[in-house]
Amino acid sequence: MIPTRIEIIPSEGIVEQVTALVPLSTTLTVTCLPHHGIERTMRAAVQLSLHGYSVIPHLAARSLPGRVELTEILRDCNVAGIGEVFVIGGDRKQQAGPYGSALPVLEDIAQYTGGVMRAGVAGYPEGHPAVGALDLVDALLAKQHLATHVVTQMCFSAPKILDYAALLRREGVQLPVWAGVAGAVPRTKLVSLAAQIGVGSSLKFLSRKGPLARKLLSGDRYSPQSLVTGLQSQPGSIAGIHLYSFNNLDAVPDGPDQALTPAALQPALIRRATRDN
Ligand SMILES: NC(=O)C1=CN([C@@H]2O[C@H](COP(=O)(O)OP(=O)(O)OC[C@H]3O[C@@H](n4cnc5c(N)ncnc54)[C@H](O)[C@@H]3O)[C@@H](O)[C@H]2O)C=CC1
Ligand SMILES: Nc1nc(=O)c2c([nH]1)NC[C@@H]1CN(c3ccc(C(=O)N[C@@H](CCC(=O)O)C(=O)O)cc3)CN21
Repeated sequence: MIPTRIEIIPSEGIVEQVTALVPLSTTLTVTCLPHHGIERTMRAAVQLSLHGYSVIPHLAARSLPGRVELTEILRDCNVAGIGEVFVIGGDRKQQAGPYGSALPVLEDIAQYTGGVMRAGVAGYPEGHPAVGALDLVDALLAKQHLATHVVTQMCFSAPKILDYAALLRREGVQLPVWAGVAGAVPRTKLVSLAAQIGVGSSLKFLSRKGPLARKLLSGDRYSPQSLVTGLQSQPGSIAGIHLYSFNNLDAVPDGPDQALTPAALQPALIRRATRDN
C-alpha cells in the first residue's frame, strides 16, 4: 500500500473541519496561497499539530517578508513539534522580502535548524508555465542536498508521473518522489483551479472529450481511482501519494462497495493515510 498524505487549504474553519472528519494519525500538508500569506498557513499548521496530527506547512519563498520571520516560523515549528516543511518559490508576482525562490530559503532553514528540519520541494511532470524544463531540473539538482523529497504538481496521468520520476533519476536527482494527485473534487472546481495554478496540459486533458477523459470525469466529480491504480502498478517508482484534497474532506460510510466509487475514493485514501503514516 502506498503511503498517502493529504493537502489542505487554510480556509476559515479548516481546523474544525479537519478535526471533525480526519483521523488524528493522518499526515497533513497546509498550502500557502499568495492572498493568504504564510501566517495563515502557520496558524492552521500549529493548531493541527497541537491537536496531534503530523503537519507539514508550505513555505512560499516569495511570500516570506524576511529572515527574522523565517526564524520565527522555525521557532513556532519547533514549539509545535513540526519537523518538516514544504518549500516552494510561490506564486506571488512581487517577492515580499529577500527570497525569490526556494533555494535560499532551504539554505537558511538548514543553517537555522542545524540541518534537522526535513524539507520537500516541488516537481513538475508536465512542466511549468513560466519556467523552462531544464531550469526546473537544474533547480532540483541545486536544491536536492537540502531536501528530503519531491512532491509533484497536480497531474492526471500515471505514465507522465512515472516517466518524470525516471527522468529525475537519469538527471541525477536522487530524492524520493511523491505523486501529486487531485482528490475526488467537483469537476468544475478542478477545471478552474487547474487554470489558476497553470496546469496547462492537464487542463486541456480535463476539457477533452476523449474516452479516457470521459471515464475520469464521469459524474460530477473527478476520480483519482485509475491514476492511483496506475501508480500502484509500478511499486518502488514513487514514494507515496500527495492528495490535493481542496478541503473536500467529507466522510462517507465505510464498506467495500463505497470504497470503489469515485466519491468515496478520497475518504478511502484519507483512511488509508491514517494507516500508512
Ligand atoms: N507545486 C506546488 O505545490 C506549488 C508550486 N508553486 C509554484 O512554485 C513555482 C516555483 O517554485 P519552485 O518549484 O519551488 O521553484 P524554485 O523556487 O526552486 O525556482 C525554480 C526556478 O523558477 C524560478 N521561479 C520561482 N518562482 C517563480 C515565479 N513565481 N515566477 C517565475 N519564475 C519563478 C526561479 O527563479 C528558478 O529559476 C511558482 O511559480 C508556483 O507556480 C507554488 C505553490 C505550490
Ligand atoms: N502554481 C501553484 N500554486 C499553488 O499554490 C499550488 C500549485 N501550483 N500546485 C498544487 C497546489 C494546489 N494549490 C491550490 C490552489 C488554490 C486552491 C483553492 O482552493 N483556491 C480557492 C481559494 C481558497 C481560499 O481562498 O480559501 C479558489 O476558489 O480559488 C487550492 C489549492 C496550491 N498548490
